[in-house]
Amino acid sequence: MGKPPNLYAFQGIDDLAPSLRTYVLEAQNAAISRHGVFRVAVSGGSLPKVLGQALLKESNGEAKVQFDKWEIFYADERLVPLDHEDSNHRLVKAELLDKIPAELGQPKVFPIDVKYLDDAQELADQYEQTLVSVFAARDSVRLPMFDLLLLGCGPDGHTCSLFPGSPLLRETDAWILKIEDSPKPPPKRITLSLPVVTHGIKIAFVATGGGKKDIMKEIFDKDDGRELPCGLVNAQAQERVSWFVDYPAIEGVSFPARRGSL
Ligand SMILES: O=C(O)[C@H](O)[C@@H](O)[C@H](O)[C@H](O)COP(=O)(O)O
Repeated sequence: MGKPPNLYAFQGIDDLAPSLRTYVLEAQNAAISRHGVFRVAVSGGSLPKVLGQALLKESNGEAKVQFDKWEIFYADERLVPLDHEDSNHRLVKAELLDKIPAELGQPKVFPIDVKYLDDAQELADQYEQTLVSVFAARDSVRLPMFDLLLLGCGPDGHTCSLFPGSPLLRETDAWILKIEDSPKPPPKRITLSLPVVTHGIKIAFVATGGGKKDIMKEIFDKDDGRELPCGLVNAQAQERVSWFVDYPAIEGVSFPARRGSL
């Protein structure tokens, strides 16, 4: 039995962001010293904005964000053009990429190939090929290992585009999966599979606001919550998972949270 996930709680985003920064920088520095790059998967939702707040501030003497060593992938993406309002890439670009000061360098970003917007399976296969080309050949690596995954948690307990009760949660082989009937619009998406998510070196969730408290109770305090996508990530990746939440999101949660800065 490993250790349980880490639950870090803060008064609000302004307190959460500096600790998220510290955490991301530790993951970055470890990855760069291990293999010279920092491979990150990011989700949409409110996460890109929080990330922007965490990473774009001036560094005063502490470790630097070395964006030129970052490779950014999408934990999930909607089958829409890259400038569409539903595009996670558009969101990450607007909240983070377009705002990176030149002296921090530019990350290498891997958006979906919009040539395949009409064919979700083909798009999923193509994105998997992109991962294969970066993470080494499919037959030599069973699963790609991200240095860090930065994820959100939906009010139903979904993460990436892995929704509660979905048969996709049983996938053991594919790295990237298609969804054509997502319960949350837009219906067509691609997503990392659960084994890829839980294979990550570090996995962080950011969940804020009182709208998350019921699902947080399910995930952390109830047996049934272990079957929810976020609960499965907790159960399978254990202490490699860290949650960054605000107090309203964990109101009434019994699972012990560490309050204040990291
Ligand atoms: O594609 C989606 O359905 C959303 O991007 C989703 O996965 C999001 O990450 C969560 O619903 C958390 O959303 P918030 O971070 O906005 O709470």
